[in-house]
Amino acid sequence: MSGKLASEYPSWKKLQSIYDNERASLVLKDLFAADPERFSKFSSEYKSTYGPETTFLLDYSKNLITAPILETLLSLAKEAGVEDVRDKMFAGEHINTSEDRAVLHVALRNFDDFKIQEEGASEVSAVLEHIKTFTEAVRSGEWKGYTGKTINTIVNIGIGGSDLGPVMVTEALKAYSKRDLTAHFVSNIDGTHIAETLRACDPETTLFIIASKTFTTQETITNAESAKSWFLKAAKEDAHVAKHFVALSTNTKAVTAFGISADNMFQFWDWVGGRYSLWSAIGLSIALVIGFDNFQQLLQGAHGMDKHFRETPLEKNLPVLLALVGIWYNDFYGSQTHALLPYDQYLHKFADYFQQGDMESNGKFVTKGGQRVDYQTGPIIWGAAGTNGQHSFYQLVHQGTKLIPCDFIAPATSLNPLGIHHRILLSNYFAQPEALAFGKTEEQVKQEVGPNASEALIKSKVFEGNRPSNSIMFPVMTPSTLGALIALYEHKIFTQGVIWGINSFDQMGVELGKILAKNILAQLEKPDDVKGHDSSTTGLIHYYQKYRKE
Ligand SMILES: O=P(O)(O)OC[C@H]1O[C@@H](O)[C@@H](O)[C@@H](O)[C@@H]1O
Repeated sequence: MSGKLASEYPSWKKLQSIYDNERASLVLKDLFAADPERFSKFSSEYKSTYGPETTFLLDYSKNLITAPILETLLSLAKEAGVEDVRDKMFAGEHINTSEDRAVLHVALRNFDDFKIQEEGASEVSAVLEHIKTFTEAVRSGEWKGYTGKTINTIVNIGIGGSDLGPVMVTEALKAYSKRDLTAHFVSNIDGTHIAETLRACDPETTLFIIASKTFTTQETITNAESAKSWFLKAAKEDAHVAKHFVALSTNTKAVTAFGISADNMFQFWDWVGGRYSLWSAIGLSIALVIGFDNFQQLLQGAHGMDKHFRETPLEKNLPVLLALVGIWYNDFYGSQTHALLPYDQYLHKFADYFQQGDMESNGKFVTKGGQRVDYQTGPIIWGAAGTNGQHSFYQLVHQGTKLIPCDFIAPATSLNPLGIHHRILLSNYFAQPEALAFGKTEEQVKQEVGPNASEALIKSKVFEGNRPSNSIMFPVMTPSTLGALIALYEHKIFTQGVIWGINSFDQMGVELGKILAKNILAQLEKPDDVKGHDSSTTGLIHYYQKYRKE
């Protein structure tokens, strides 16, 4: 890390001048016409060198880039010291400077490839062993509830990083799941979330997994207390809690104070960030749903991508390439958002997951050195699965006034072969990036609508095109493929954070609201208690006090 603002790097300035001077000539239609080799130049097949065979194709040819632009972007990565900070991360240096912590989620999926000195790193395999033994006991039926029945329902109670990863992965790998084990995920403090979930549960056969790195998160602890009261209403004796509640946390003291014994606690460490924690004990619900072997393959897939990220020169390094084209749009084209569009129903939570993964990591306006940036940092991440988005928001993506870079992601083979469904799905997956890139000219529209069509109608049917996208295709969804894809995006986020000079591993921005809510909670009883707010906040609280019934 150089301690500089990204805008001070020579390559940044060069990119700005390329953008200013050459933007008009960056037309995908012309770039493809001028170079029949464009696809082979700007695409790459990833092949894992570790674990189960894992591969995917990244096609980044439909981006508004040329070889010189990419070279300049690569120089930017070099000037920003991406390789150096990457190596520091793998070496366990405290690159999370504001919290003085190492960033070592890569150590959770490190199969003896590199050595880490950080406290706890040597315990990773012991915790994995604990996860293995426990998941096998539950899945085989050997672990019984307080009345001797087998567990058939699990409820993961957690929020943010202690929820989104398990939710996304258990959905993505549903085809590998134990179908007679139902998994629920409760996150929201809204009592409706836990109440509706408990309606579907039987206390005799339900296992609650309380997932919280800090074990102080208000939502999780309140939901966990409600789950415990519900359980004890039926089970009566505190001793039965041990068969139905386990904790995933770094905070042994708080876990035992809650009433869960240390034996039923799965440990992780402060060097695992919440939004990077699905690889840790936080993945217990994943292992329960898909089985330990599949969980291990998920980790191996991610480790393969870690190796790629560590060992591949920048110009062939896929997370780096994704990061750089992202910066090109975010910082020079002024794109505000980035869409993740998986053509795979199993990946329907992928964008939700990376909303936290990306936005909590890179949604920051101050550099590590404390300077206010004078450029844009993290994009707004959003998206939806399959053709659903096409019938919803694609209108704006195709013809709106905003440039929205998109990632299209799809498996070549469906895990649910059903007639011609998958071919139709994939025809859309291929068609959308093509339509975005090449559009439809006024001439083409005129030919279609005939000579009598109004000027307005013709204009409304024009697609300007030149809208960029990446396409990622993998043979079939497997645990290791998913692991590699998640790690691909994690390292993309890392690379962008390094270039922008920000700390991608703290989350100070979530604190203020928490503190204010605590203060307000103490004032909600009576109108007279409401003090120290602006007139809007006071007015809203008074309105609530007038109408509340509880
Ligand atoms: O896992 P716990 O500690 O409950 O935190 C859950 C979530 O809390 C939020 O405020 C953020 O800090 C997230 O990064 C975190 O994932």
